[in-house]
Amino acid sequence: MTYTLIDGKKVSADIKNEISQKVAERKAQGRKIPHLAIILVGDDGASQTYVDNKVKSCKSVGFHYTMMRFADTISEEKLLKHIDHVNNDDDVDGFIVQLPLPPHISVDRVTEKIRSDKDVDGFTNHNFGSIISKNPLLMPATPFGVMELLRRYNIETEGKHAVVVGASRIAGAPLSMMLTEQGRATVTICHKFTKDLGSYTRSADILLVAVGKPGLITADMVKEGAVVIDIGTTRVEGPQYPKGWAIQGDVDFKAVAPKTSYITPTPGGVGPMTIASLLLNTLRATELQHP
Ligand SMILES: Nc1nc(=O)c2c([nH]1)NC[C@@H]1CN(c3ccc(C(=O)N[C@@H](CCC(=O)O)C(=O)O)cc3)C=[N+]21
Repeated sequence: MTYTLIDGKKVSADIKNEISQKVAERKAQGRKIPHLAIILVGDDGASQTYVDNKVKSCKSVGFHYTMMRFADTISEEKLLKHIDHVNNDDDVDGFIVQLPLPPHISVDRVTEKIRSDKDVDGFTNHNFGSIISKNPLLMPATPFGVMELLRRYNIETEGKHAVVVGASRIAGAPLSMMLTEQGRATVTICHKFTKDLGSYTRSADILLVAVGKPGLITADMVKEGAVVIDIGTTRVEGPQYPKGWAIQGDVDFKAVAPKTSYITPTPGGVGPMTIASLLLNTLRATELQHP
């Protein structure tokens, strides 16, 4: 079967163009330019590359941005105080705290400290819950990007069986809710306690995988003609890669792609869409706070 490659890089470039135009309009009208702040704790190599990509994207659409860097020895109390400061800084429209955090800091306490109307990652309980409201506030960036890919490729979800592998609160869990609420799909959620994963994935019309285990999804686990969305991003190191490392998804792309109707590559699929969604959320946060 011939399949269509879902080009997240291209779609995210289109979205960035749309955002640039809106920023130019706001500028011409003398309205506030969106300002994103990024809080980075420690010096994890992968986090550094993701954050660099986010900064580059801010520059390319004309947003203001601030990088806030802390040593991984910072206490939770100090970090929470800092978040409160950013919450109250009227010039910052949205901000994110890059994950992972050092083990002595509670991700839950940090996330809940973020003002929900500045939570452009869409990680707070408020924004998680608002997915099922008529008027969501800020949607979790990665699943929002996935839904946008499905929409822009006219992939029908209504009444389809969507199988989501992975139930994390930043990807799998909110994505399942969006597929149900906005996509009108019949959704099955699989996770690390699921027995015989293949028996579920093989019945998927749309298979969405957000685990972080390269090679998890093999060709025998995919139905002929299925749509496959690979959300996993794992940094694999090795001397065979030009940079010393490479980003890998959860799907064995080479073997799986010929069985699909549509599939996302990694890199170049969902990753760039996460960043596009972050920018869209920052623009929305600005429109809400400084109309
Ligand atoms: N608070 C927080 N928010 C996040 O959104 C967040 C986070 N923490 N921690 C880590 C994960 C991971 N993540 C990615 C974003 C972009 C790419 C991306 O742009 N990937 C490119 C390739 C990147 C490259 O090659 O360097 C691609 O897939 O084509 C990947 C992964 C956001 N995350």
